[in-house]
Formats: sequence, C-alpha cells, structure tokens
Amino acid sequence: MNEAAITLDGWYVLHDFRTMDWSSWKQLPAEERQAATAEFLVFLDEMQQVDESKEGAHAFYTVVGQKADFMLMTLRPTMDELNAIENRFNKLTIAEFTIPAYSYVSVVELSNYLAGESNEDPYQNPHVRARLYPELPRTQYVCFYPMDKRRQGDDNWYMLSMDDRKTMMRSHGMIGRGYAGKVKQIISGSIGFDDFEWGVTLFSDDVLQFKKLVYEMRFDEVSARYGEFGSFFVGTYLDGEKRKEFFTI
Ligand code: VOV
Repeated sequence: MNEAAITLDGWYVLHDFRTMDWSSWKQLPAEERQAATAEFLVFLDEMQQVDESKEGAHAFYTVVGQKADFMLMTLRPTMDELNAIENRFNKLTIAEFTIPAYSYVSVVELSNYLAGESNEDPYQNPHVRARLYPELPRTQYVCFYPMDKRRQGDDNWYMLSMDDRKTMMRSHGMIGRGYAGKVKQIISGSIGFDDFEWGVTLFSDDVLQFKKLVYEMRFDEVSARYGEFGSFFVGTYLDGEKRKEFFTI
C-alpha cells in the first residue's frame, strides 16, 4: 500500500455562508430589525471573547457576488462545539431572515510532507500549535474555496510515492512563501467530513493577492496536474458600526 501522509489536526472548522432574505427583513418593523441586529452583534461579541481567551476563533465577512451575503467561519476544539454554535446561530432572530447558501466542515490540518525528523511531540511545539489553533487575522479580505487532489487515470495523487509528493509539496510551499506577509492561509482537511478534500481559506489586506497567488499556483505541478476546485467565495471585513449598517434598511 502507498504511504499516507501523517497529519496533525487542530481545531474543527465550520464555514457557514448565508444569503439574507432582504424582502422579508424589510417587512419587519424597524424596532424588531434593530433588536435582531443587536442580538446578532452580541452573539458576535461573545464569539470575539472566545477568540481572546484562545479557546477558538471566528471570522465574520460579507460576501461579494450572488453566492451568499455573509460568511461566519468558526473554529473550535471539537465538532460538537461547532454544531452547538451553528444551532445557537439558527435560533437567533436574524437567522430566520437568512437562507443557507453553502457550508463547509473541516479540521485545520498540517501534513508531514516537509517536516524534518524529530523526537519531540509536535503538538507541544509552539510554532505548530500556532498553526493548528490559529488566531484569525482581521484582514480586509477573505477568500475561501474547497479543493480536491485529482484521482484520474495517470493523474492520481494518491498513487504517487511519498518522495514524489514531498518534492511537489516543497515546490508548492516555495511559491506560498513568496506571499509571506501578504496572504495568510489556513488549510483544513475535510476527507470524510465534506464533499471536497480540503478547504482553503486565505486572508489578505490586498484582495488582488488572492488572484496572484492562486494563479501562480496553477502553474505549479501540484495544482496544474492534481488540483480540482469547487466554488470560490470572496468577502470583505466589516467591523463595529459597519456591521450595523449592513443590516440597516
Ligand atoms: C500563503 C501561501 C501558502 C503557503 C506558504 C503554503 C504552504 C504549504 C505547505 C508548506 C504545505 C505542506 C505542509 C502542510 O502545511 O500541510 C501546504 C499544504 C497544502 N496547501 Fe498550501 N500554502 C499556501 C497556499 C495554498 C493555496 C493557495 C492552496 C490552494 C491551491 C491552489 O492551487 O489554489 C493551498 C493548498 C494546500 C493543500 C490542499 C495542502 C495539503 C496538501 C496535502 O496533500 O496534504 N495552499 N501548503
């Protein structure tokens, strides 16, 4: 049997995309809209407190284009906690005015393709921990898409030797390093959890860097030959008053 990569697995992730039902939201009396918005903002403040106590992380972005109106990305130590948050959100008044657009379930993942030999427990290494249990940056933009590694005919990633996969992942990592300081990536594994194999979440203050990075990677063998992609979502960050404005008619 071919050698599977060993993964380190961190926080569980839910990307929850919603479309606002603006016409029924508009019909709600203004005071009820304000109360529902305030209730949702309190919910987001509580999420922020969990981030600050480093027991999880979240990101709230509005989505550009018709695929959704906003995305709530949540990271927690267990799948059960993610489910509980999803249920809490669904019981908020505002949720009655949202239509599910897309969701993605995964777990933050690091593979051992580029790891050196070591006897230490990687889960105790602070650099590894910072990636498995990440703080999410409050960048102006986010980009999310799910992807697979191809398994077709002669182009089957899972039939390649460990050495060949290592070589290709090294090249992938080198391209990624060229975007250090410009784009932060969170790769989360979803085999057995969702319809694709990984979720890719990118954060940047310069939205064009998403296009440049994803384009440059397309020429790299891992993506050119083996990458298959789902839908792309791009969003913008709203904080404080802007969140309120977003829901104001
Ligand atoms: C910001 C840039 C950036 C950087 C620095 C980076 C680096 C790295 C390293 C070093 C490693 C391997 C070790 C690990 O950490 O797991 C990976 C791993 C991975 N990547 Fe990556 N990646 C980036 C960015 C980046 C992008 C933009 C994509 C989407 C590809 C595209 O064509 O649209 C991607 C995908 C992945 C995936 C699916 C995996 C897991 C593959 C597997 O088979 O297990 N990734 N990635």
